[in-house]
Amino acid sequence: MSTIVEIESVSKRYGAIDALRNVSLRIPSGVTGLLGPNGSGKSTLIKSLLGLLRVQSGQGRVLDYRWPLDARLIRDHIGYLPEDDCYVAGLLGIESVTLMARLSGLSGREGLRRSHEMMDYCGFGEERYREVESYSTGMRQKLKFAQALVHDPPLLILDEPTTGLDPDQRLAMLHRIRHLATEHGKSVILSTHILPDVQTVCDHVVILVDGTVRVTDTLESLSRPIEPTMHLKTVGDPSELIRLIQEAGHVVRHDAETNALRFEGVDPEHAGVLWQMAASSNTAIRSFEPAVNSLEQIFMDVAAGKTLAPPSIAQGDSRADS
Ligand SMILES: Nc1ncnc2c1ncn2[C@@H]1O[C@H](COP(=O)(O)OP(=O)(O)OP(=O)(O)O)[C@@H](O)[C@H]1O
Repeated sequence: MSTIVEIESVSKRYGAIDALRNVSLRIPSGVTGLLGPNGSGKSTLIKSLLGLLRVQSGQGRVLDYRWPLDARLIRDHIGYLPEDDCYVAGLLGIESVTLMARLSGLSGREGLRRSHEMMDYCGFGEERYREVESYSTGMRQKLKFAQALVHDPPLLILDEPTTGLDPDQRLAMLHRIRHLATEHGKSVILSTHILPDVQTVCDHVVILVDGTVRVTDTLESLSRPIEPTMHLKTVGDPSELIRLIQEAGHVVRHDAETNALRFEGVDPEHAGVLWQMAASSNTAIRSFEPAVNSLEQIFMDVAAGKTLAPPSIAQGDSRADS
């Protein structure tokens, strides 16, 4: 797996505010979710990578270029979807995308062809011939996406691309992001507050807190419990089963609200012991599956300065021990 961003010791101050504090970071190819609470430095990091902000210290590489020295070349190879609206008033949708194509160096003919192609890809029909001021929030998001893609860059940096989209449009946008990564080999840095979006499309996660990188890992490895742990639901009262499990020396935690059990230190291959206990205690099992850490819990723990927590039983887990 190749590296698309590798930066070292990056600091950015706005007056007295330290927005990035000695950040060192490696981002591999694929889709990476950039997360962090408000004010944690995500936009500052993105604008710094694009060379739109001058950092006080730090160096590295973005794609195959020296950063920040080759900022202009780097920008040529990135499609950027900013968080804020980004259009020239008075232009039609198609003119707006074509303008970005021309600014990216495409010829008039090729720029127009690519613009139509990208507007088709983003689901625009005849609305492409309307003035952009008349566009809904969803159409403006799609317009920004088409503008970011028009010069066929290998790396997309998307700042809150699903904000303001209805559920159908949001799914379509996430599908496009995943499709571009898997079918067209694009890498994507997706900055968002919508954690389910990250869970849907990302391979990797970076969490910034207070200008420092607190987590950088694959989503798969973050979601995996540290110890083998199974998540179990029963039909009816599980107390007899809990007693047997505890008698056998296993740790089991019961969430009374969801009637779910967390059966620790046991992986799916050793499920036989559980089925025997369920039979002995006359308990019917509704579901039995590996527990996973929820990204939401990880995010909240990291933002609160905690070390990563053990896996939760379920959303709304009361963590009441039996
Ligand atoms: N132009 C600026 N002048 C002064 N301070 C700024 C400026 N831009 C950002 N900051 C400060 O830098 C810190 C990081 O801001 P940044 O916008 O990078 O965070 P963010 O993670 O993108 O936040 P959000 O999730 O709210 O968009 C914050 O304390 C913010 O107030």
